[in-house]
Amino acid sequence: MAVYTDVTADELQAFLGDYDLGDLLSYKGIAEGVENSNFLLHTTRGHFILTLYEKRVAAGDLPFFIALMEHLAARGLDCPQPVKTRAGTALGRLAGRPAAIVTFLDGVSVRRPTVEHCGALGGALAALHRAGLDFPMERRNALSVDGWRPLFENARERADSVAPGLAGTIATALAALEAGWPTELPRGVIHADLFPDNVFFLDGRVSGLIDFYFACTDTLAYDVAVCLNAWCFEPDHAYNVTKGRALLDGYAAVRPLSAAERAAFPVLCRGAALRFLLTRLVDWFAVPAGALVRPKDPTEYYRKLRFHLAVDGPRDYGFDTVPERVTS
Ligand SMILES: Nc1ncnc2c1ncn2[C@@H]1O[C@H](COP(=O)(O)OP(=O)(O)OP(=O)(O)O)[C@@H](O)[C@H]1O
Ligand SMILES: N[C@@H](CCO)C(=O)O
Repeated sequence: MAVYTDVTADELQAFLGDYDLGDLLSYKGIAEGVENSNFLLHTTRGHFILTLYEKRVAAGDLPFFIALMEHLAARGLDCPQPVKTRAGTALGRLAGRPAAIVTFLDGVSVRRPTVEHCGALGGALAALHRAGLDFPMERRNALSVDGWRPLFENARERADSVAPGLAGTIATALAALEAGWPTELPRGVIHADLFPDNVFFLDGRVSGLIDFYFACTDTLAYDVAVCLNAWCFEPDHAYNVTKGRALLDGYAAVRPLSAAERAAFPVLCRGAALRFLLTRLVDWFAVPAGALVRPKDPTEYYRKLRFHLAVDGPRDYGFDTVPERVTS
C-alpha cells in the first residue's frame, strides 16, 4: 500500500476549489504502489486519481511527466490525462507535497500475465516508444548505470542480511555493467517501470498505461529488458521463454529491433534486474515510520539477476535469430 502523506477532507476540498471537478463525494487512499501517495477521488464529475509526489520524484521533473502524458495521449496512447485548474495549471501543492490530478483509466492489471498478455504488452511498449520519438523534452535517467553505485553503497553493509553473498554478487555485476554498458543503441522516451501493475487490460487488449514518473530519455531496448524482467518470470523464478518470445515478437511487430539491440539483451537484462534489486534493497531498510506501504522483495530480483548472469546469449530470451557477431 502506498499512502505516505495523509490528506484531510478540508485540505482536499480547498485544493479542489481551483478545479472544475464538481463536488467531492468521497476519496480514499489506494492500496497499491510503493512510490507515491495515490487517492481515488469521486466527485460529481466522475472518478479521478490524485497523486502526491514523494521521495523519488523531483518537483523539477514534474513538467516533463505532465507534458509527456499529454503528448502520448495526443498520439492515441491510452494514458492518464492531467486535469488542469481553471487557471490552466496541472501541478499544485497539497499537504506539503507537489500534487496533480489525472483522469481515471478503466481496465484491470493482471497479477499472472499470460503469453497473450506479454505479446500485447510488447506491442504497447513499442507504440509508446514510437509515439515518444518526437517528444521535444529530455530527462536524464537518474536510475541508469551511473546511479546504481550510490544505491549499492547505501545498502552494501546490510545486503548480506537479506541474502548471503548478495553484496559480492552485486559488486561483481555492477563493475561489469559499468565497464560494458551500451551507449550507442537507439534512444528515446522510455517508461522505465512498465510492470504488470502499471498496465491495464480490457478484453485481452491493453487499455491503459499508467505511472509515468520514472519516464526519461534512455536506451529504448533497455525498456524492453525491464519488461522481460517484470513480465516473463514465473512465480517459481524460472524465465518463461515462450512469454519472452511473445513479448519480443509483439514489440518487433511495431518497432523492429536492430541486430545491435538484440545482441545487447543479456547486458540490458542484467542492468534492469540490478536496478530493481538495488532500489528494492534500499527501500527494504528504509520504510518510513507510519507509512502505509509494503516494501517489495529484493530477493526476487537477486534471482533474476543470477539468471541473466548465467545466460548463453540473446537466444535464451526468445529471439529466433540473433547475429553471431555484432560490431556496432
Ligand atoms: N489513472 C489511473 N486510473 C486508474 N487507476 C489508477 C490510475 N493511476 C493510478 N491508479 C491506481 O493506483 C495504483 C497506484 O498507482 P501507481 O502505480 O501510479 O503508484 P506508484 O506508487 O507510483 O506505484 P509503483 O509502485 O508501480 O511505482 C495503481 O496500481 C492503480 O490501481
Ligand atoms: N516497479 C518497482 C516499484 C516501483 O518503482 C518494483 O517492482 O520494484
